[in-house]
Amino acid sequence: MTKPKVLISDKMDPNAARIFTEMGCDVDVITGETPEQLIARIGQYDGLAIRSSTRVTKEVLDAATNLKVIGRAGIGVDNVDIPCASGKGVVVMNTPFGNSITTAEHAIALIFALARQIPEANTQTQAGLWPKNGFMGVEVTGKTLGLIGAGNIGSIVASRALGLRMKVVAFDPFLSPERAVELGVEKVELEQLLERADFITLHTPLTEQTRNILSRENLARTKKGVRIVNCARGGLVDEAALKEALDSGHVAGAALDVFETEPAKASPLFGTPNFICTPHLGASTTEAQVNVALQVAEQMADYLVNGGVTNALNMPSLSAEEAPKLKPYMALAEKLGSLVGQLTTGAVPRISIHTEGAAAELNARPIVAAVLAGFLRTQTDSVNMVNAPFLAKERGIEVREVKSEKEGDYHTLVRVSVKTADGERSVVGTLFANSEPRLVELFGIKVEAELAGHMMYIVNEDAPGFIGRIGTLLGENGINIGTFNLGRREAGGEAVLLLSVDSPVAAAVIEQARSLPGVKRVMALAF
Ligand SMILES: NC(=O)C1=CN([C@@H]2O[C@H](COP(=O)(O)OP(=O)(O)OC[C@H]3O[C@@H](n4cnc5c(N)ncnc54)[C@H](O)[C@@H]3O)[C@@H](O)[C@H]2O)C=CC1
Ligand SMILES: O=C(O)C(=O)COP(=O)(O)O
Repeated sequence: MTKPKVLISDKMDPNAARIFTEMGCDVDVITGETPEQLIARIGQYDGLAIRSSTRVTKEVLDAATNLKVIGRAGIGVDNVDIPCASGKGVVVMNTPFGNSITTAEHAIALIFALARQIPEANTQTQAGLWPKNGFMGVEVTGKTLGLIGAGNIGSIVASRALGLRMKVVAFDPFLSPERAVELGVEKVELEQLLERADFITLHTPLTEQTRNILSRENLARTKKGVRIVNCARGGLVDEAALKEALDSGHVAGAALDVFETEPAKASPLFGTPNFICTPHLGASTTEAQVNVALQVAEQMADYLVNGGVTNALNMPSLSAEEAPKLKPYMALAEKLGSLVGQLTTGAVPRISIHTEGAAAELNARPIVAAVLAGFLRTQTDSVNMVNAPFLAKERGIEVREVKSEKEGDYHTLVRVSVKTADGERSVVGTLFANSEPRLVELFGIKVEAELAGHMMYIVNEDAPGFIGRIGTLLGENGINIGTFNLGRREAGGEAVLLLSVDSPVAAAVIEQARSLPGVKRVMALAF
């Protein structure tokens, strides 16, 4: 097997390259390239490891014909076109916790830097001015910290701020009252936060809802003398309005680690009194960089080498605990999806995936994604578990998921039903010995078969002599039969025959089989 090839395109701790190599990948470290250079190079790689500098645009993804995974050594993935990556079946992963303590500490550092004007005092002192009277600071003890976004980083900032004896109020629509109590923060609306906070710190991703959350209007609603810290993303604060608020003195100080346009080599804010900035250093500590480098390389290599999925943003995760249980189900689901896809012609407005018994106790998302991938692969080659749900949606297929935990004839079952112009048709499978996928029902007829390799599907009238005739026909054409599985609705009624054969069945042989007496339908299948 050729080794997967990975490109590290942003500055990353050397542990990342070491882990890739140890886990069986070839790795190139080429940083600081232009978008054009990346586009020219990316076609040869299976994996791309990045931080925030590499922009993974549609143009990059169009050129990335071998790419299977993008790994972000960090949290924010706003530099990756995720919908486009999903459409192309590329998994996008991040490392959601590795740099959160470090970033929270940077926010706290900036709070103190603002409270005591440390950067400017340092500059003037080193310039020989000894400005002892020019820098009257404020204490943080007893002050109110307004937290916008109380996720991983926001929560750590809250815990540190509480340790500093600050009062913490938090605005986060997704923060439950119970979690707020656990964190020791007061959950408030944005308006209250703006009115009450002495310091405001931002810890949300940049989304349509959070863009410009500290807009001109919202800045005007803040308490006079407020100090603002942004270690999350540029674009959360209106930079022009912030400049005016600093100039007017309404905002007493502001510290930005992130800017609307990065690298920020020029800004109207530069040189403004009481304005502090750092060049997107939130995650830049030795500890955080080792954490994220190790983690991203382990996750990416695990996916490229073993198929394990951790921290993917566009695919259900498979934990180490779930993976062994789910893997045979995903194989079964993919085979059932493929079978129903191969046997169905015409539009399918709906696919329902029904799990029963033991299957119903599992995480259904990977099972559903595998059914859809198997089904859609009969229509297009460029489908996998990442893009299958998106492709299904694009094709107007409604996907339904049903669980019933009670057991029927089998201790575990997956039923895939498709709605077609001719009505609803189902195929049903189970796992033998908890690991071997088996079909147990096909369009209402009980038939047990392994779905593997080349197969023939024949529907005929149940009558004596048929099996001999089909065996003779295949024998005469040099086709060896591996397994032979029969089922019928009732004696003398419609019968189904599923054969596994050792070689592909030529179209001419399919035609001959169709002309045998009593035959209603013949198809070659492949799994
Ligand atoms: N400066 C730097 O170097 C770094 C910046 N970051 C950035 O920090 C941000 C936060 O990271 P985490 O805490 O790990 O993310 P997270 O996902 O754990 O937390 C984000 C929080 O924002 C909340 N939120 C979402 N929409 C909101 C809205 N409209 N109003 C208020 N709250 C809202 C969410 O409910 C969530 O609790 C990310 O944007 C990330 O990119 C992360 C690491 C380093
Ligand atoms: O993890 C994040 O979201 C960050 O913003 C860190 O960015 P960086 O990896 O330092 O370029």
